[in-house]
Amino acid sequence: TGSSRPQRMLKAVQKNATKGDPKSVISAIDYYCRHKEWAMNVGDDKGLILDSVLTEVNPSTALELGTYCGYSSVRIARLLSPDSKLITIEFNPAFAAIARQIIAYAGLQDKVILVEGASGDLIPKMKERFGIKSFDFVFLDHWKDRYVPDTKLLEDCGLLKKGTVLLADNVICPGAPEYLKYVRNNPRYESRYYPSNLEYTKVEDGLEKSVFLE
Ligand SMILES: Cn1ncc2cc([C@H](O)c3cccc(CNC(=O)c4cc(-c5ccc(F)cc5)cc(O)c4O)c3)ccc21
Ligand SMILES: [Mg+2]
Repeated sequence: TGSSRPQRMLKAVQKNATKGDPKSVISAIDYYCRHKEWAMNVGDDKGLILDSVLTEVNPSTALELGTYCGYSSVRIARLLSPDSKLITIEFNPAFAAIARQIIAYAGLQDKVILVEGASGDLIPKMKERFGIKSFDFVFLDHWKDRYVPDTKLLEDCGLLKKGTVLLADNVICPGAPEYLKYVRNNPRYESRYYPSNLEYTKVEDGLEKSVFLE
């Protein structure tokens, strides 16, 4: 049987990037997905917004919901201070297998903990399994109809603290209308929309940044 899109993305990284160089891994994926085969990475345009929010927050513990092939895991982990960690949750074993290899190729395996499973099952286990008190930063990029339930779950599990930053991908395309309603009409969040475009296209999309105030 033929290869999968994630497998072809990994091949492009192994062919065009330099081992241990996260920047070259990011460029290799962006080049491949822009010129050869589209894939649902946050991409270079929205990636610059992700980078700037991360630099501002400088998280000690970051959470990512939806690893896919690890593109945003690499973008996030490359900017973390020493001793800081990214926990990324992926339920699809095929995606997780590729992501592990791409994260390792970038040399970031010591900063990233990839956990296989569904966010709804794993979020309640974060404290006991990883000794997490709370997250400083959360990147939401999994199923768009899970953004609201998982944000509520993070609240209920006491995993958000005053100042925690949530950054949500795709709030315009494919869209996360319930999530926008939830964070924008909620006194416990200070929200701001960062306009951009859907990865590798001219279609409108953007990121919503929401700061937990409680
Ligand atoms: C519960 N749980 N826990 C962990 C976890 C992890 C996953 C997977 O990582 C996974 C699998 C499939 C889809 C997604 C969500 N992403 C998208 O659907 C998306 C679409 C598009 C787009 C835009 C325009 C198009 F025309 C087509 C696709 C652009 C984007 O940037 C996206 O992120 C995430 C799923 C549920 C999970
Ligand atoms: Mg996305």
